[in-house]
Amino acid sequence: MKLNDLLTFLHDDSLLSLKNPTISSLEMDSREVKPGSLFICIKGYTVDGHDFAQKAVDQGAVAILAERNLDLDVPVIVVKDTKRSMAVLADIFYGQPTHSMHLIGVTGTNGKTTTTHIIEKIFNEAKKQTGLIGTMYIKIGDEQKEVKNTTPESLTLQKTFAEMKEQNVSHAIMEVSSHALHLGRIHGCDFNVAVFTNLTQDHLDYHKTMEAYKYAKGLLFAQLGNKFDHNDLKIAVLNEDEEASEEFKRMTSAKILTYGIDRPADIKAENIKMTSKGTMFQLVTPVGTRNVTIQMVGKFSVYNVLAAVSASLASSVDLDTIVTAIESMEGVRGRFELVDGGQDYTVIVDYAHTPDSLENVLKTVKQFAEGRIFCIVGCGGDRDKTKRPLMAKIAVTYSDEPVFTSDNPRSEDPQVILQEMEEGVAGNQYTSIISREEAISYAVKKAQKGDVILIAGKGHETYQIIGNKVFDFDDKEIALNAINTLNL
Ligand SMILES: CC(=O)N[C@H]1[C@@H](OP(=O)(O)OP(=O)(O)OC[C@H]2O[C@@H](n3ccc(=O)[nH]c3=O)[C@H](O)[C@@H]2O)O[C@H](CO)[C@@H](O)[C@@H]1O[C@H](C)C(=O)N[C@@H](C)C(=O)N[C@H](CCC(=O)O)C(=O)O
Ligand SMILES: Nc1ncnc2c1ncn2[C@@H]1O[C@H](COP(=O)(O)OP(=O)(O)OP(=O)(O)O)[C@@H](O)[C@H]1O
Ligand SMILES: N[C@H](CCC[C@H](N)C(=O)O)C(=O)O
Ligand SMILES: [Mg+2]
Repeated sequence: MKLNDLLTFLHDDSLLSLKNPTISSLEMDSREVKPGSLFICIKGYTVDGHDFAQKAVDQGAVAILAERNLDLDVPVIVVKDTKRSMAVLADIFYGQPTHSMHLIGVTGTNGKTTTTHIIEKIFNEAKKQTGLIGTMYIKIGDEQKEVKNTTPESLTLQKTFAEMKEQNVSHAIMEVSSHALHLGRIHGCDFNVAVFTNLTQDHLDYHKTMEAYKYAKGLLFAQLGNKFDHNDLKIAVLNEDEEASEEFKRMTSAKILTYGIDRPADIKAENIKMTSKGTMFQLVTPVGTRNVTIQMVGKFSVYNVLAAVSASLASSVDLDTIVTAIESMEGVRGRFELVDGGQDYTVIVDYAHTPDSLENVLKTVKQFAEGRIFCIVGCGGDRDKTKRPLMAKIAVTYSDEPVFTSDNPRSEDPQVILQEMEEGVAGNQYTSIISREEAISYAVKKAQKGDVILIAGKGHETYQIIGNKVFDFDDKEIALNAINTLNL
């Protein structure tokens, strides 16, 4: 594509360049630049992409998009906000892929990864070709790619959607983080359905207040089309049991579909019966009622299923297909995942890393535990510090043997993170063991028949970040090793 053909979409003729090279790729990372690239300079939190412009040219960039003039031998297009322009150019360069696919975005503090996977399962049951973007990976059909962010930058997003189109994906499902909404990473994504799970405390290091955090989440609904195009219906799927949904209803002009358990809603779960193996309930929808049994446990899992069912009904999947899919869904890796090493106590690996998710998971464990509950938990470094005493308090409230340990300390001193957790539980009984591996061994050594060990916070992660080093670390594997060497 010619540079000027791209630039016309910035709607400012003065930007058109005298030299009009052919652009073979768009890049925001100099390390990815190839001959023919347009390099986009982004001022980051760590470094300034403008400082890499010369390097990009040396590697073959034929044009630069920047926020200030740079003395280079290739055309430098100066715009006010390169991130915003990048979203526009990416959308055009990759042929506006989301305009011709069914796109579902899921936002909320907890349950995004789980809900997107349930939707994927339903779409697959309906024989749709799916793509998924989220915390665990980018998945196109059965192929998985590693990711750094839950919701990538606009450039990666549009490139991914274009790859999905090439592979005949008709239905894409993605997690939309509050960071992504606030930083405009999803500008240009044409969502058909936007889903809200819930809003509780997280990420206050970034958003500072819950109001600002809620506002960021609300952007997904505010950006969901603003005209009543009856051939291109946009649907906001909202959790009626969540207060924030009232505000999100006012923020969007899209059609609203609600789900809930406690309050009247379009899609409901009634007569819920929980066992340690699964959950039974009556699924009440505008197109029929079905008795269903899902393999996932806890009230929070019912919410995730309701969110996925609502999104799928909003996507015209028939109810019987939906029911078949949710009943056969086994769960998501690292989310309430049972670790079976032949032991006579239960070991669960879960990704609870917020106060609300930890409370929900521990309450669910408490419903079924026959013996004592061990809760191994830590808090991530370089993340919301105010979560730390709250999560520790929840661990001592709902478990018999709270064990505080390290999560991903990142640049912080793990001992200090532990101290900040302990500040929430003065006077209570707990054990602190800085090494996560030792903490797991400690619980495994002490566990007896009927006990439950919940290993919270890292779920599917196969690494631990300490300082700037990434070590192999998989809670499930470590637990299995401990069970095998210590117990059997
Ligand atoms: C705070 C934040 O959002 N940071 C994101 C940001 O990093 P940054 O601002 O530090 O980038 P930077 O390193 O300063 O680089 C600036 C520019 O220089 C470029 N560069 C850099 C080095 C070089 O040699 N050459 C070069 O061109 C970079 O490609 C970039 O364009 O841009 C990066 C590239 O897109 C992101 O990967 C990175 O996410 C980091 C890893 C992160 O931890 N983000 C978290 C806070 C986040 O976004 N989390 C959410 C929610 C998670 C959830 O709850 O599920 C998420 O969506 O992941
Ligand atoms: N609907 C829910 N409400 C509260 N807690 C939940 C819910 N669904 C899942 N959880 C808990 O939150 C943890 C994380 O779930 P999941 O990965 O689906 O959420 P997420 O929103 O994608 O998280 P992240 O923002 O880190 O990507 C689970 O392991 C479970 O403990
Ligand atoms: N997406 C979340 C994941 C947290 C996972 C936890 N293990 C941690 O490292 O804090 C975040 O970046 O806040
Ligand atoms: Mg997620």
